[in-house]
Amino acid sequence: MFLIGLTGGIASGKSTVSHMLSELGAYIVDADKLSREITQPGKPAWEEIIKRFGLRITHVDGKIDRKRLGQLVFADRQARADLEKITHPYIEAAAKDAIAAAAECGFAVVVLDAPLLIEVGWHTKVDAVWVVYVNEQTQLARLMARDKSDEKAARARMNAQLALKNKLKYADVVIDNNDGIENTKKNVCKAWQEIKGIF
Ligand SMILES: CC(C)(COP(=O)(O)OP(=O)(O)OC[C@H]1O[C@@H](n2cnc3c(N)ncnc32)[C@H](O)[C@@H]1OP(=O)(O)O)[C@@H](O)C(=O)NCCC(=O)NCCS
Ligand SMILES: Nc1ncnc2c1ncn2[C@@H]1O[C@H](COP(=O)(O)OP(=O)(O)O)[C@@H](O)[C@H]1O
Repeated sequence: MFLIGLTGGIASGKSTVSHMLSELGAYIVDADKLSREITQPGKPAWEEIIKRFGLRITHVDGKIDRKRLGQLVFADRQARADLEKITHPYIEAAAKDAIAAAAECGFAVVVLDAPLLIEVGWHTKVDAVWVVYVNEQTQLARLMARDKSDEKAARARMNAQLALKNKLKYADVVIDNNDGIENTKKNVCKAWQEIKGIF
């Protein structure tokens, strides 16, 4: 099994590219999705988050109000570090399980889609790092359009991550996503053909 670590900045196009890779036959392990699963009410991470942040960050049914928690942690570096300290070990364990299950199932290529792959050090545990790249202006515009957010909120999220251009030096493959979707598809197909020789 060949493990690709797919990363980039927020709204650089990771989900778009991972969807293309899924259509080509890869199995996708999505760290954002796992982060939602491990924080469901009653799970150990949920308990720890409530202990740290209080019930003010939950909805009436006990589920975490992600919008509220997001506003809090993207405005406060220490709060974000505390949240990451709680969630990352659980996300990592869940990702390991999902990768192992996909390998056992016979998938030749597994993609770990993780926005913080490099920041957390997971890039050292994959066979290849793919970075989805867009310039900063395009990233900001796509983020604001997708999340219907203003520039301040969008920049707060972008600034919570290693600048996208600084991720390029960790990349084995760079997928340029500045132009239209069809162009990105061509870039993904080209990189896919190149790794096909390996598996
Ligand atoms: C803060 C939080 C509650 C906000 O929830 P949300 O509004 O539903 O947002 P999402 O979880 O969908 O994340 C949106 C984006 O924020 C960014 N983001 C999430 N957590 C981040 C963090 N700790 N630091 C920097 N950026 C982060 C990601 O880029 C993410 O996804 P995208 O690149 O695919 O667009 C939630 O992101 C969280 O619990 N984060 C901590 C867990 C974590 O670090 N996840 C990333 C795993 S590698
Ligand atoms: N090549 C592209 N051209 C135009 N819009 C794009 C392109 N790639 C992605 N988008 C849009 O940009 C936004 C961010 O892309 P997404 O794949 O969700 O990024 P990420 O998963 O990295 O956060 C989405 O609204 C998506 O539809």
